[in-house]
Parts: sequence; C-alpha cells; structure tokens
Amino acid sequence: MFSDSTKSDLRKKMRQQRRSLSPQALQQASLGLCQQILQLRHYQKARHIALYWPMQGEINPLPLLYHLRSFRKHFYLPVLSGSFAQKLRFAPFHANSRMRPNAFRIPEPLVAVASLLGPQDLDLLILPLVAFDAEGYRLGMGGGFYDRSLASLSHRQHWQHPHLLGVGHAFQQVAHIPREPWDVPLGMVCTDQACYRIPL
Ligand SMILES: Nc1nc2c(c(=O)[nH]1)N(C=O)[C@@H](CNc1ccc(C(=O)N[C@@H](CCC(=O)O)C(=O)O)cc1)CN2
Ligand SMILES: Nc1ncnc2c1ncn2[C@@H]1O[C@H](COP(=O)(O)OP(=O)(O)OP(=O)(O)O)[C@@H](O)[C@H]1O
Repeated sequence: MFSDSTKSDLRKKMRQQRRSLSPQALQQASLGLCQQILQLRHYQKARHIALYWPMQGEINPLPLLYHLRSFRKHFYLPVLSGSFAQKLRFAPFHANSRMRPNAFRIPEPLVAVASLLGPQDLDLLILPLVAFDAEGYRLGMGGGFYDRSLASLSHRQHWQHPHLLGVGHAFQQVAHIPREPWDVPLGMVCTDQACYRIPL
C-alpha cells in the first residue's frame, strides 16, 4: 500500500499514526512487545542490551527493565551528547540513573565518557523503527544515527555482535522500504504481536 511513497511521506504518515495512539493503546502494545521479546533466545542469552527512551508514540521497550527474567542483565541507552562524528554510543542505564535531555530533548544518562560503550560491545541492540519491511530494512527518524554507528561493523565478514532487533507497532510494517547503500538490515523484528527472524 505504501510501496510507492517516498521515504519522507512514509516517515510523516507513520509518525503521525504513532503519535495519535491513545496512552492505553500505547501501553498495551508496549507490554505486548516486551512479552514477545522475553521469549526470544537472543534476548535470553544477551547480557549487554541497548534499549531506547521512547518518544512520540514509539513503542516502549523499558518495561523489560523490571522483568524478573531481566535480572542480571546490563541495560544501556543511546547517547548523542558530545558524540564523535555523529555516532551513537551507549551509556549504562538503571532505575537510579541521572538523566539529562539531549539535543532532541530525549533523556539520556549522564555518565563519564569512559563508561560509554560502542555498538560492538553490546550483545543485543534494540532499535526504534518508524517503518520496516519483511526483509529487515528500516526507516528511522532520518538522522542516520544508527546506520552511521553500525557502518564499520557491517564490513566484517561474519556479523556476530550486536544482534540487531528492530521494534515497532505491527501497523508500521510496509511492503517495501526504499533501500540506500548505507542501510544495515536488521536480524530480527518484534512488534506487539509477533517476532520475526529475517532470513539472510
Ligand atoms: N527514542 C528514540 N531515541 C533515539 C532515536 C530514535 O529514533 N528514537 N534515534 C534514532 O536515530 C537517535 C536520535 N535520532 C533522532 C533524530 C531525529 C529526531 C527528531 O525528533 N527530529 C525532529 C526535530 C527535533 C528538533 O530539532 O528539536 C523532527 O524531525 O521533527 C529525534 C531523534 C537516538 N535516540
Ligand atoms: N554509513 C554512513 N555514512 C555516512 N552517512 C550516512 C551513513 N549512514 C547514514 N548516513 C546519512 O544519514 C542520513 C539519513 O539516513 P536515513 O534516511 O537512512 O536515516 P534513518 O535510517 O531513517 O535514520 P536513523 O538511522 O537515525 O534511525 C543520510 O542522508 C546519510 O547521508
């Protein structure tokens, strides 16, 4: 249905649809998402896991923090502030983290630079999606932050770390996302209703 839309039309449409969810619908979808993720073997095995702080109707992965099965895991959030060459780094995050808003007004943990991780240090990277397709191509907010941050890893012959899990609402799936040379495809997608492994 959206296959002929340009990226920016599709982004606008999906962001609008996301923002118009009721708080109840958003919460229900987010709990559904977390139930799906908890069943994934890649989640169960992962020790170092990056989440994101949700905004504007993005499905919320943070309930994972409070789940018993997440005891012993280490969680991180993406950090932009002071970042080098517009690449994301990942700050340790827990219930008592001190937070500050970044340039997009998204809260991020206020931590010493020395404690920031690169994506290669994570076992599982959970990415927010604006839209996605069945081949694992994603549309994000348009800043290119995740693609730039993963670019150096995608040249390796055997991609091992981190596993890339895109998450979103089921309605964000579309027939085809226009592809760019720098796109790094996802290994898995989870929605509030299901998880999909993307075949290589
Ligand atoms: N929750 C969340 N965190 C994230 C991302 C994301 O998509 N979602 N990112 C994924 O890459 C990175 C940040 N990228 C972003 C890119 C654009 C905008 C954005 O809202 N742009 C506004 C203009 C905001 C302003 O300038 O004040 C816009 O386009 O309307 C936000 C985050 C890292 N953290
Ligand atoms: N590996 C890269 N090297 C240089 N520039 C890049 C790279 N990846 C992305 N970019 C830049 O980022 C811009 C936005 O890319 P794109 O529209 O694919 O963002 P997106 O994937 O939707 O957003 P995000 O990754 O923030 O969720 C592009 O115009 C491109 O110039």
